[in-house]
Amino acid sequence: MSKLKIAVQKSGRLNDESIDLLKSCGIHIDNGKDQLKASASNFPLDVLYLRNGDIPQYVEDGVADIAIVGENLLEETENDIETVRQLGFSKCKLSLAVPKEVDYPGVEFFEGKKIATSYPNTLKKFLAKNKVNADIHVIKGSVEIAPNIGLAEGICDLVSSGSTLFKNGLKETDLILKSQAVLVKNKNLTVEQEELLDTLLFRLDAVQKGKKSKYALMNVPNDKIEQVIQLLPGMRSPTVLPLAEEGWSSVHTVIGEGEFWEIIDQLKAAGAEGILIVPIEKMVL
Ligand SMILES: Nc1ncnc2c1ncn2[C@@H]1O[C@H](COP(=O)(O)OP(=O)(O)OP(=O)(O)O)[C@@H](O)[C@H]1O
Ligand SMILES: O=P(O)(O)OC[C@H]1O[C@H](OP(=O)(O)OP(=O)(O)O)[C@H](O)[C@@H]1O
Ligand SMILES: [Mg+2]
Repeated sequence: MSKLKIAVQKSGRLNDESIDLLKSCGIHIDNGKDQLKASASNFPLDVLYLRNGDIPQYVEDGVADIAIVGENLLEETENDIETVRQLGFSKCKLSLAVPKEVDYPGVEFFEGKKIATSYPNTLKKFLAKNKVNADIHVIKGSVEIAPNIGLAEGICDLVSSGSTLFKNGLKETDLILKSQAVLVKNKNLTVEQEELLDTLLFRLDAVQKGKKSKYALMNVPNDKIEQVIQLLPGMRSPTVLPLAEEGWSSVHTVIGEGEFWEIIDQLKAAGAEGILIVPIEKMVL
């Protein structure tokens, strides 16, 4: 029988959420800590735990069929693989930064200067596009320390909260790219593997849609139901159920995560009470 092999980061930023995502798709993985390969017990899927930086090449070579990596890594390695879904976690930016006391004139600041980074290829492309010649110094980690120890005048590294920059007395100057975790695939999957991937994507989409929506319930006097329904977006039309108390109904609907805050005041003004907003685990339209 055909199987899919998925590569996920062995340990690090992407590991937990990658495994959680598979679990939320109903896939049970025996996640023994020292195992580098595990099989799902209820889906034809093998999980390979690998170093993040090695994953794109493994997918191109077909050692893994699919994988979860950051977009930033794909831009860096330029492997010939295909992105199938953005996954919405591990959001970060790849940015240039300089010591905070520098009076920064623009990217031309870096002309003839030294920049420390773990992303030389992406940086090289960015500098070429901006017609800046700089000396790229590759270091594997703790990049933000470079200006403080006299290794470089600036850095190019990932930023999310900005706290690493702040702690090292640096300020962000130029955004090179935005990144999030993505699901990628080898370009030559068999028909059977494509079918397995479709099954996985169907589950993934249900989980993702569920995350973007909330289930809303509220009590409404019967004579206000029409007014409340007008305010509610819904998958089709809201469900209205009688309450035990005469003259009242319970109105149920699905709303977008952000939409709720926009209509809450209007719902209350229209007569809705006891409003509950609950998470949706999966959603199939
Ligand atoms: N501060 C951050 N905030 C959000 N996402 C991040 C952050 N740092 C890294 N990432 C994302 O997580 C990915 C993995 O980063 P991590 O530092 O865990 O591994 P690594 O050092 O690149 O790889 P290895 O597995 O070889 O140790 C990055 O490629 C990026 O997409
Ligand atoms: O803006 P922040 O929220 O501070 O995050 C940015 C930091 O996170 C990453 O490092 P990580 O913690 O993954 O360490 P690493 O160098 O060991 O990969 C990145 O390389 C930055 O140093
Ligand atoms: Mg890191």
